[in-house]
Amino acid sequence: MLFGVSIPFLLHESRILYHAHHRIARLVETWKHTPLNQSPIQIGRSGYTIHLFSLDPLVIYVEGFINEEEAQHLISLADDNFQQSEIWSNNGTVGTVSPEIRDSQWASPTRDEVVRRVEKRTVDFQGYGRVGFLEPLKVLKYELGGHYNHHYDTFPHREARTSMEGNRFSTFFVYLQANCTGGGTNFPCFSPPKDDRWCQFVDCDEPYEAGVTFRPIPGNAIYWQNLRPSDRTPHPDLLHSGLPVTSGVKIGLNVWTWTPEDW
Ligand SMILES: O=C(O)CCC(=O)C(=O)O
Ligand SMILES: [Fe+2]
Repeated sequence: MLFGVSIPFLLHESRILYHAHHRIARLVETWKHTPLNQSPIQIGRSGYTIHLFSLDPLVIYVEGFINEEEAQHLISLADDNFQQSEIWSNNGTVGTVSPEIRDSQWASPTRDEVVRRVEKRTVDFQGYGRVGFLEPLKVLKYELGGHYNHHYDTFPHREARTSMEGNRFSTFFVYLQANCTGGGTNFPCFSPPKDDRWCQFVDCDEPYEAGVTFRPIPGNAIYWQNLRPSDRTPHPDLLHSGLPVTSGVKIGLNVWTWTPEDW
């Protein structure tokens, strides 16, 4: 049933991205030259715990990836700057998106000490310098009814290779605040985990056909590797959505790591 709604949007988004690739390529050029280590950073102890969810695709659940103080700080940096989330429009501009597809607000926080500490943590998590560059962090806010329909975080493989020379290699989706009901992150292609201990992080009451929905738990993160190591194409099972918030507010953080140029 989920596929019935997700596939048309997926195709729609791919077409939008296809037409806008020159614009994206220009933006990517600016991110590539943003140094990740401008000055020594005091690395706070994050004390996170990892739980391997799946090997293929690689999905790791990270408990306590961001502490409460960091989460509040990121929210306060974003607070005055939230604007309607956008996607790339047909004519190559960054445009507003139909609220049927995506209804959320976002902001890129200023790169202060805390932001750079979080950036560094995401880079270290993935094997120190093995990453290309990070897209500017995005704080994402959903209010009542807010959602983001099923999509992939990656750009179509051909465009990523030819005009952008890279792609969104991996995603960290971090929950910063979840004073809400609803708002889980759903992966319709995943099989529910067999061990009941996962029920603290995923919604075990969900019907089997719905795949897996991670509950929004502040401080915790889902990490996934978008590209298959075998052929570097987007992994088809990584379709996902931000489910509607049925009350309250959910705030998350996206950290997208791009492929190294020689990958
Ligand atoms: O809100 C969520 O749970 C997921 C958000 C997401 O997938 C995105 O921003 O790309
Ligand atoms: Fe996403």
